[in-house]
Amino acid sequence: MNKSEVYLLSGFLGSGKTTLLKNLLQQERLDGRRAAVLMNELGSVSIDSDAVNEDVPLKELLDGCICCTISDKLEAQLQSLLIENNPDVIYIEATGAAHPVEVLDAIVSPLFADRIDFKGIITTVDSKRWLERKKLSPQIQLLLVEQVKHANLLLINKTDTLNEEQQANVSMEISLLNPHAFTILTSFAKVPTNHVRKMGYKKDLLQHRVKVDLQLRTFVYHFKHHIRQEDFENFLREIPETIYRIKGYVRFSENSYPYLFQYSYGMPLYMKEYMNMPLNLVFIGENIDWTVLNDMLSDLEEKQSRKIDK
Ligand SMILES: Nc1nc2c(ncn2[C@@H]2O[C@H](COP(=O)(O)OP(=O)(O)OP(=O)(O)O)[C@@H](O)[C@H]2O)c(=O)[nH]1
Repeated sequence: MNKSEVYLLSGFLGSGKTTLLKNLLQQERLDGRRAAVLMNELGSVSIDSDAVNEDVPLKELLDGCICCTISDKLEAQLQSLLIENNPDVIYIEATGAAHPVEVLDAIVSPLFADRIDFKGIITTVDSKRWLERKKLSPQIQLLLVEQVKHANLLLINKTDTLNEEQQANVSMEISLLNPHAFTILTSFAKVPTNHVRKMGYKKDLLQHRVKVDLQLRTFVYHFKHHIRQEDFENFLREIPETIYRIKGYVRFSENSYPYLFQYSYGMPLYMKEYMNMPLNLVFIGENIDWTVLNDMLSDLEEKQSRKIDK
């Protein structure tokens, strides 16, 4: 089965996420790709779902934010979209109130990590609101900045509401906050899909299939063997601080069943599982050379298999 590309649409309330979604769905249709949508709205009544044509599979998560209250439901919805529809691409529209790291955390589940290809975060910014952001509460201002900082592709939207000088100012401020993302000035979130599919990966990196990046990314490691718990704990001591989350299943040589492993901002947690699970470990981090991490983990496996061979 093919992997489904997954894109997360982030951005503050009213910044143009649904407008972007409509544009992307239209282009996917023209390109003959099967798209599906997962929408998260804070209210208990769906408002934006009318934006999605009836033939596009749609799952909705109402009455809560993906990042805090309903992440388990998101996992279930995403899994059923993958199983029932096997789409080429899934667009997830998060509520404007969501923090990107928390949403990412809810999206990449070790249970189906090998079925999805998480391409990145597209953040829409309401350019007029950005210029007037000092009027907003400090928490909202911080959220706007976080949404910009963690984006892989940035759309500075609603440029039709600004003059040229204002557009240049927003563009400069945003590029300074996140110099690594592709930044595009848009009106009504019109963006060509080739920009979206590239998703800020530098061309040469893409060619070498190396996931080295200066931005927030996910990485999945699949264990073929069990490893020693002590080696794994040493590995955790060596990893960079910019790995914010790790979760997944790992099997230690000392036990016959796997552990569910959770790691959040430096704190590890192990929970015994009484059945076989896919030994996928999902990482979320920033400024990480994923090839180095990959080598560190395969070294743990090799070290253990050499011991067994002796
Ligand atoms: N003038 C102008 N209006 C826009 C632009 N993009 C979107 N809008 C309008 O802004 C409003 C909000 O756009 P949406 O796409 O619904 O924004 P959203 O981020 O999905 O909003 P929430 O779902 O509330 O978070 C709609 O009335 C859009 O038609 C733009 O570039 N210029």
